[in-house]
Amino acid sequence: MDKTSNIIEVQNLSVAFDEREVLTDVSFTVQPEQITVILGGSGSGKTTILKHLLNLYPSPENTTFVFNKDVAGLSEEEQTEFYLNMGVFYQNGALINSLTVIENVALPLEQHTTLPDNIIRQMVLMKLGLVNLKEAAHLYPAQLSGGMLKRAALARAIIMDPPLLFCDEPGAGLDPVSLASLDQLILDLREQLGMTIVMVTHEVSSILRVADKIIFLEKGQIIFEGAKKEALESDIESVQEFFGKGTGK
Ligand SMILES: Nc1ncnc2c1ncn2[C@@H]1O[C@H](COP(=O)(O)OP(=O)(O)OP(=O)(O)O)[C@@H](O)[C@H]1O
Repeated sequence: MDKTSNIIEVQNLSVAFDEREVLTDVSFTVQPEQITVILGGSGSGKTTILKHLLNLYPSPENTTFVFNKDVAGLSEEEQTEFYLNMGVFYQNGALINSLTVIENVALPLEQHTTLPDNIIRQMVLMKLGLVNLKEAAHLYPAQLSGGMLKRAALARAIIMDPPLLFCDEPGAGLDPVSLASLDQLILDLREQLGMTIVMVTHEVSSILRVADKIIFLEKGQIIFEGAKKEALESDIESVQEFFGKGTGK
């Protein structure tokens, strides 16, 4: 596929910590408006990849391209723009406990824009509407259920309308019903806002519901990259084993 049509392109990324290689020759692409799931066992390198994509770890030149730009060569100005174009939805939500939901979700707008308070309020209420959380706008994080906390964190991650959203174990700790409704919400966001989503998750049921594309890591190497359907039909043993558990095979 033409490079310009990829939102993310990683080319031969190898990473070592203290001379121990944790990623070996990793290459993959992420296409616009697709939900790409990165999966693999504990320690396989998923978080390390995410951190390189977020430019939190330095990538070697010509290995990590996001929005067609080499993240290794971003100027300070480009770096600011880079972060404004992406949302990150972390596993634990990381809301500030002393602020209400509406105040938490408003934070990025207050920090990065000069919009007046009443406009910020309207924008926040709109996003809370999208994640079905309007009724909880004035509650504090401690007053929310696990599923509500996730939805509030998701609203905050998308408040700036980023074209690219990273989700790191979004469903961790949720019961199956809340997990299914979070997945539906992620699918709705992609549909309504045209977002490109990269998700790290272990939840087979989630992957089956949301993934367009799957990247399967084992010991720092990609052993499978392809559409969900191809993953389900794969003859690679680890891939079969992973999906066998979740699909009752
Ligand atoms: N900052 C670091 N310094 C040294 N080693 C690290 C660092 N970050 C990760 N590692 C090592 O790199 C390997 C990959 O870790 P990583 O966190 O990317 O795995 P993961 O697939 O996200 O695992 P999990 O599912 O358990 O979160 C592990 O062996 C880990 O110990």
